[in-house]
Amino acid sequence: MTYRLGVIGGGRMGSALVAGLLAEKIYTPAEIIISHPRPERRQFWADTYGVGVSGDNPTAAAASQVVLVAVKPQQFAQVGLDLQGSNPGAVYISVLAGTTLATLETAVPGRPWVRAMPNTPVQVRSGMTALAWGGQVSEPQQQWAVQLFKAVGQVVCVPETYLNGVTALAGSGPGYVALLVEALIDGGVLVGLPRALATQLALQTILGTAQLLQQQSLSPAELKAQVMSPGGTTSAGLLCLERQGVRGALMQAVQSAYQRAQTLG
Ligand SMILES: NC(=O)C1=CN([C@@H]2O[C@H](COP(=O)(O)OP(=O)(O)OC[C@H]3O[C@@H](n4cnc5c(N)ncnc54)[C@H](OP(=O)(O)O)[C@@H]3O)[C@@H](O)[C@H]2O)C=CC1
Ligand SMILES: O=C(O)[C@@H]1CCC=N1
Repeated sequence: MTYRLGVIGGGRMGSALVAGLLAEKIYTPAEIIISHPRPERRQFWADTYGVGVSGDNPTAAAASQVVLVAVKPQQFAQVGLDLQGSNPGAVYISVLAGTTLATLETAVPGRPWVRAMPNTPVQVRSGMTALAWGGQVSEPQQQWAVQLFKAVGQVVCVPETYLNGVTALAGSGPGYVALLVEALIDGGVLVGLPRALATQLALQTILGTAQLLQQQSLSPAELKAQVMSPGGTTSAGLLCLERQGVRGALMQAVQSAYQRAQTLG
């Protein structure tokens, strides 16, 4: 059987993408094969998504038109060896943080490599993915890759030099936002709200604010000014955030993540 999509490494990012692509019916379970070294993880994939599974990377790659590599950067040396000589007709997509196209093309030469940086909201089709092209990727393959990731969120095509910055902001971003949500919920509980109510308020406030900024093309400064009544509650809260250095902390978080991505490469 020929599988259309082969996923090498069925961890968190591999799961998020497969879940999103299945939900959007881009693939059926029968058109996907996941390669994973651990039998219990293969069983999870078969039970949860009904996809094909393999414990052998070359077998999965040989059966696929698209090979999506979703192992950790530190695990790629072995996977690169596994993929050498496999399926020259396939398109290869890496989601590895930091790992450059030059590294990918050296490890598995003569293949069209796409370097992608998605984030986990692809699972609910609200992802943000940036794509950069290796030297052997044709124009139709580029268009196809854009369509694939567009099915699970927004897509931008960028020069490869931007990808570590994209990783630091959007790839890691769900982690930062989750921390903000958690802190807002705890703040609500601190002032006496039930946790379930605080959770609903925090989530919808973050979602609604992002939608407002996006749909009305407001700058963050404009939105902030609209919320800040003179002598009111928002200015009191914002003064606290500025005194605690939250703005600088977030900027440094992106910078630290960027520097880490550089070292992974
Ligand atoms: N998580 C995220 O939000 C994002 C992650 N990424 C990138 O995606 C990649 C995967 O990250 P993530 O899913 O979080 O990590 P995970 O550790 O959850 O997933 C990697 C998976 O690959 C498996 N694996 C290890 N060695 C091999 C091998 N030789 N062959 C096949 N599979 C193997 C691991 O198995 P085992 O569990 O046994 O180690 C694990 O299940 C990384 O390169 C990361 O930079 C990119 C964007 C966002
Ligand atoms: O933390 C990481 O390294 C990966 C890359 C982006 C999000 N998770």
